Amino acid sequence: MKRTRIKICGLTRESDLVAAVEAGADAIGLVFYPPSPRYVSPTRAAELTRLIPPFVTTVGLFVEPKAGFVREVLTQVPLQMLQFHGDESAAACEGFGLPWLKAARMRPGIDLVKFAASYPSAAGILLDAFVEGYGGGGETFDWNLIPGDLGRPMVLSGGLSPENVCDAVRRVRPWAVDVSSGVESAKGIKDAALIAAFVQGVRNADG
Ligand SMILES: O=C(O)c1ccccc1NCC(=O)[C@H](O)[C@H](O)COP(=O)(O)O
Repeated sequence: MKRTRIKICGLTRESDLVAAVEAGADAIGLVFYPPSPRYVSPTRAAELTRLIPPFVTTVGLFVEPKAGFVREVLTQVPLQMLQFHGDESAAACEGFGLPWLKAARMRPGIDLVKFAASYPSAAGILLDAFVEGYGGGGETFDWNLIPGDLGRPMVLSGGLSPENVCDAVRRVRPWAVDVSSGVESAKGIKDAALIAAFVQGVRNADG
């Protein structure tokens, strides 16, 4: 039985972090994109990461950052993985000494195999709906756009929720799922019951 990995993204509060860890999240996402309502400063992120236990991966999300900003964050926050959510080149994502995910913003016409091939050093490809403001929009995309094999671990995101995640995992069989809006009561404010229900939905699909 495969255990689909779970990332909860866009945490801003200690209580939400504890809820995600207790529910069984494998990874926590912190948003370092200042226009986002889920943005956390490096100082705040450093406080939050003190609550993350061993074997839960801390992922830092960036959108077309200046390299100096990523380095500044890394001096303060013990990130274990980076996630690039804009139109960064592969070269811009490399060189920080950490594995990284590249987000593909899914819309009709995208050639995902070609997209993945242009990021050969990405540890995985994260599929998200194409939305204004880059991500975290709670929008699903057409899962039929996903080809059979990307040759890389694939992370499914975009509008996942406790209601649809079981069906999504059964249909797409991703390596991992990533959620933000679907476990929130307001942007950046997570709901412990929704997080627990989301994790249970994934486990139901895993069988
Ligand atoms: O969360 C944000 O505000 C955000 C801003 C800019 C780029 C990406 C952002 N979030 C990405 C995610 O939280 C997830 O990786 C993914 O997009 C799922 O979001 P959702 O559809 O809200 O579950």
